[in-house]
Amino acid sequence: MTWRSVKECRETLSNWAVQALVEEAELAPKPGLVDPEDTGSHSDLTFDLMVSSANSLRETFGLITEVSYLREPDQRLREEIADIGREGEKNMMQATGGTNTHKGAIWVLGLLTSSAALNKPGVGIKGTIQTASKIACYPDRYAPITTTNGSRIYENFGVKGARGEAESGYPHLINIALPMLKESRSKGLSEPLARLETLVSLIAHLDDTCILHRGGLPALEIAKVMAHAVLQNGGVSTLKGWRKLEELNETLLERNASPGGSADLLAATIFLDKITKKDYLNKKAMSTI
Ligand SMILES: CC(C)(COP(=O)(O)OP(=O)(O)OC[C@H]1O[C@@H](n2cnc3c(N)ncnc32)[C@H](O[C@H]2O[C@H](COP(=O)(O)OP(=O)(O)OP(=O)(O)O)[C@@H](O)[C@H]2O)[C@@H]1O)[C@@H](O)C(=O)NCCC(=O)NCCS
Ligand SMILES: Nc1ncnc2[nH]cnc12
Repeated sequence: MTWRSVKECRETLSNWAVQALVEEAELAPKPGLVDPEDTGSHSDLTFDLMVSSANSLRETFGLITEVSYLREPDQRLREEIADIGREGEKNMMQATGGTNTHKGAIWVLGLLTSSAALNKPGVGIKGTIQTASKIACYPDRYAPITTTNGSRIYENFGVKGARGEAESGYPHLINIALPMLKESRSKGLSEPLARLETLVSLIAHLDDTCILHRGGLPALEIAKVMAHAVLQNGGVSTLKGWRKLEELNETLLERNASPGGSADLLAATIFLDKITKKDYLNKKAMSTI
């Protein structure tokens, strides 16, 4: 199977990337994060701003898809998408009036849309992740030398965050989020509950530099312990698990901490789920070769 045209590939993948971000924002109640019910630990964000930010990135994902279309992953491609990604960060900042909503999401979904465009449809989730990781491993030779929240965290705690996650092959997507989404669905959870359980399992395991940057090591440790408690008490579909989820939310709010990296990986999970749906693989717009 292949795409009928670069236009079809671009429109399909960029729509799914934006949709994944909107669906992540829509999911409620997310602990510490922005959703339609509240703004979590963020005083400078709203749900509408998250949606505007997501929509401002359609062009970024579209351009990444276009330059990646049926190419090989190599150093030149890495540099081309880095340029587009940085431009995307500027567009996002313009759309939000200067608040960082989706930097981590641009990174992960940029790599995944690039990978999905250079592979043929049907390569599957693992193949898509492997290529995304391969692209991330090429050096970003023209990156401006600046201090970021991530670089400070690396200096202080040795935690590699979003970059490390990509370079090591997205272990939290492969080993935590995707299996949890599958398991929760097979237990009969509704789609929103299955996604919420997936988010909680990410918070329980990920070294989220957004939490670290805002609340330090104690916040990261307590967030992980409390997210584990949600799962150990039956998960979000049980009364006891739900109570633990509320406690996790209260603790994150008290510490002004936000699991933004986990939210980005949830959006990546939703995107990967879309690219393996049967209706996409069998879509009549796709020609079989
Ligand atoms: C390689 C880059 C990711 C840049 O790396 P760097 O280390 O400089 O990263 P950060 O600036 O810290 O941003 C990384 C964002 O990734 C999310 N994240 C955190 N932990 C993880 C994790 N373990 N795994 C995966 N993803 C993770 C997180 O994003 C979310 O939180 C953001 C808000 O957080 P923060 O910036 O800390 O801001 P605030 O809390 O609001 O604090 P203040 O700044 O206001 O004080 C939000 O954006 C969420 O998305 C991290 O923030 C990569 O970005 C890069 O190199 N880009 C260049 C272009 C490129 O190469 N592109 C190629 C593909 S497009
Ligand atoms: N829903 C959300 N709230 C706050 N930060 C985020 N980063 C990515 N998604 C987010």
